[in-house]
Amino acid sequence: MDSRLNILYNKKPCYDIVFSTDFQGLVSELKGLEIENRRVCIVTDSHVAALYGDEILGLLEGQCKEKTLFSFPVGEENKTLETVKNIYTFLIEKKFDRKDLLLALGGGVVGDITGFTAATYLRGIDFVQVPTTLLAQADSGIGGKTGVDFDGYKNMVGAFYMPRLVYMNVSVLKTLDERQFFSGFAEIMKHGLIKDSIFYEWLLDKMYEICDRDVSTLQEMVERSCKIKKLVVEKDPTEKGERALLNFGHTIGHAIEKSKNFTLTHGECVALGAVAAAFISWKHEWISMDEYYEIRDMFVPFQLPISVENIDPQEILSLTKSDKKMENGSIKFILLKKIGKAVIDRTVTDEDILNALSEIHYVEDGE
Ligand SMILES: NC(=O)c1ccc[n+]([C@@H]2O[C@H](COP(=O)([O-])OP(=O)(O)OC[C@H]3O[C@@H](n4cnc5c(N)ncnc54)[C@H](O)[C@@H]3O)[C@@H](O)[C@H]2O)c1
Ligand SMILES: O=C(O)C(=O)C[C@@H](O)[C@H](O)[C@H](O)COP(=O)(O)O
Ligand SMILES: [Zn+2]
Repeated sequence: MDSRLNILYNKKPCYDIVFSTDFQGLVSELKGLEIENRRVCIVTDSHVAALYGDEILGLLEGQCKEKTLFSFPVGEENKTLETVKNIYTFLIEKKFDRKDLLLALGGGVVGDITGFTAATYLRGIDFVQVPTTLLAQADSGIGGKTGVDFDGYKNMVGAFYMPRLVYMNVSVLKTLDERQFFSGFAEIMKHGLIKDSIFYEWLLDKMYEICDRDVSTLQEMVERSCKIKKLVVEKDPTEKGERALLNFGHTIGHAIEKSKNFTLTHGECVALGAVAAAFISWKHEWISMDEYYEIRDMFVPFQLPISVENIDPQEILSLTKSDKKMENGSIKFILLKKIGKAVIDRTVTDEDILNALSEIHYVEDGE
């Protein structure tokens, strides 16, 4: 059954998130945005375009002023200003004006790029998120963080810019390959770990249904994950404080993502970063050794890595200092006070980070 959540911005209703198991309701939701008077450009990647592009174009037939689709080559390496520039050029050719609308159809890469394009084209046009990966449905599709990577540094250029609607069809998760499916699970685990121990326990409990991609379990999981993120982003939409908790696992995660040249997925790097952050939390004597190992081992059945080969710890350490969480020369590190409660900590030392990196660094015998 379809359900919805509304996200507040500055305490006022801002946009709805619709949870569904098909695309049937999408057009009537878009009608609420008066698409009959607007051009709509679907922005997507080459892979999602082939899977769902025609279906969404078909649904828009006769419903809007003009429909069009822009697709860019799949992959994090294309989350760049160059891709944004290509979209601007396309929109100018198609004479898109301020009243027109972008529709992001795809994973987090598509959503982040489309949102940033929408925030900046003509100083801001409306956009809608139609997230199609588990990661994008459970995390990136909501909250209005948009942006691109710059010189391999993650999300260095961006804007907080809210979508007008988020429409999630959980059935599309069936076509994700195993690697991309489980990648999204890292952010879901993150939400349980930082804010909701009951959700964390539920995830442990539902392991088999989740791995089987049972649609109603997936819908419940995505909804619960969004509810956790909703509470955080409503309180602090532009990350002045508490929103930084959503960065649990990301300081080291982003550094690994860059150093591995995007050969690991974002979710895989977040899992590695989360293990490292949980390790430091144990060393701070905030969580117990048993809890640390339980957290670490929980990633395994979801096919997420808990160790990584061939990293240069000094390089990772230095990259952690180029991420966006530096403030007055110290890193705002997100640690666990306990399972279900994260805090911002400014006392993490280089030695703590290097020790955590040796915990997750898999070194072949004889290396
Ligand atoms: N804005 C935020 O709040 C936020 C939050 C988390 C992550 N992110 C960003 O999101 C990105 C990662 O997103 P992602 O993991 O979705 O990666 P992605 O967008 O690259 O998608 C992963 C792969 O799945 C394919 N795909 C998408 N939907 C599919 C479907 N239904 N069936 C089959 N294949 C499908 C894509 O074509 C791609 O090959 C990173 O850039 C990360 O920094 C942003
Ligand atoms: O929505 C947020 O806030 C998050 O931090 C969600 C993260 O999963 C996401 O990867 C985010 O882009 C990381 O934050 P950043 O500011 O370092 O880009
Ligand atoms: Zn993330």
